[in-house]
Amino acid sequence: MSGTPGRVVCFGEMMLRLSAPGRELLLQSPKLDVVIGGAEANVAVGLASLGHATAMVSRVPDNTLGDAVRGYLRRYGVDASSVSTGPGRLGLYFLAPGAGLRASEIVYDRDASSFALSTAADFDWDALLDGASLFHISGITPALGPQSAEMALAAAEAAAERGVPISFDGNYRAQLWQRWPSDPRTILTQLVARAEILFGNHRDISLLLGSEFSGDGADRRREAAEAAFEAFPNLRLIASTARHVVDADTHRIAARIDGREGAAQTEEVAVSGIVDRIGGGDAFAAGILHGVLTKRDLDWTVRSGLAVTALKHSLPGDASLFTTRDIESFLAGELDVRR
Ligand SMILES: O=C(O)C(=O)C[C@H](O)[C@H](O)COP(=O)(O)O
Repeated sequence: MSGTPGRVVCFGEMMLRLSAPGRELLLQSPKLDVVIGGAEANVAVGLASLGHATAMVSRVPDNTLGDAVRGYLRRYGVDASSVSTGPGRLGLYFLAPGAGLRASEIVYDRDASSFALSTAADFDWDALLDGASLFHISGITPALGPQSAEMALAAAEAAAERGVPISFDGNYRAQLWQRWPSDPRTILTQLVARAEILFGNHRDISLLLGSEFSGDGADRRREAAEAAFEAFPNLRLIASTARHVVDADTHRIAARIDGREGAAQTEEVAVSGIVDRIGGGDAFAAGILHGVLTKRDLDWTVRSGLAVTALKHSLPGDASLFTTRDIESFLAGELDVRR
């Protein structure tokens, strides 16, 4: 990491997740379970649980819902003092969790949220990025609309100008990009160009570069990573998972990280009895960033990413709450009662 050790600053929208209870479809019965979520906040909570100083930068309405979001961050050890308030509402997303061979369904209801209505000028980047060791953003913010795309670019520019390394999670959300006459490739390319760490697989890289990668499995990922390293000179690390969905309760997941000088790949693990799959990607990012921030090698780092994402699938809610002890016991293969 080129920056000085300090806090990780995450920037993005926070929302309420409203889920159908159990394995029901949305509104099959007139009940919804509520948790607080948002991709970048999930990374902040995941990293705070792993002992890192983290701060969230966002905007919420000045009402009870906004207060609840800030309270949630504080409860899990994330500095919420840079979650400001502004006009608009809190975004929502509805989830019908998958079951058996039925996929999960997500419906967004986040137009005109306080975050989507904000611009880069609403944030004091000098103060927010002061002492930051890493700035984490994702492809969700630019997908919200042209104003948010501009804000994401300005935020990345602000970090780059101040020498704060950027971690970028592609988080491609087709539903969001399709809502406006967007050009995801041009926008995402500009963001990735400023990043040191990219969370994305060969499909994300194909979208960025407009080229297909023909190989299979690990070969295809290495080929894609090499193409990305060539196209984006600032990139230092690319991490991704390969997920084989057996059914809603069982996924097989392997993790990979590519550096400029080497790569590390895990075996596939069977993640069965899945309790909540949402936030698995953000948990992976937290596990990888934990390895990066503690200066571990690629092999340890990729296993940390796999451990945190695998464990997240056992936990209800958007964010990983696991500690370094949990990573260690997962990696030691301790699956039975810890006494
Ligand atoms: O889609 C969005 O805009 C959200 O932020 C909702 C979720 O919190 C994250 O998407 C979780 O993402 P995964 O870790 O990939 O499961």
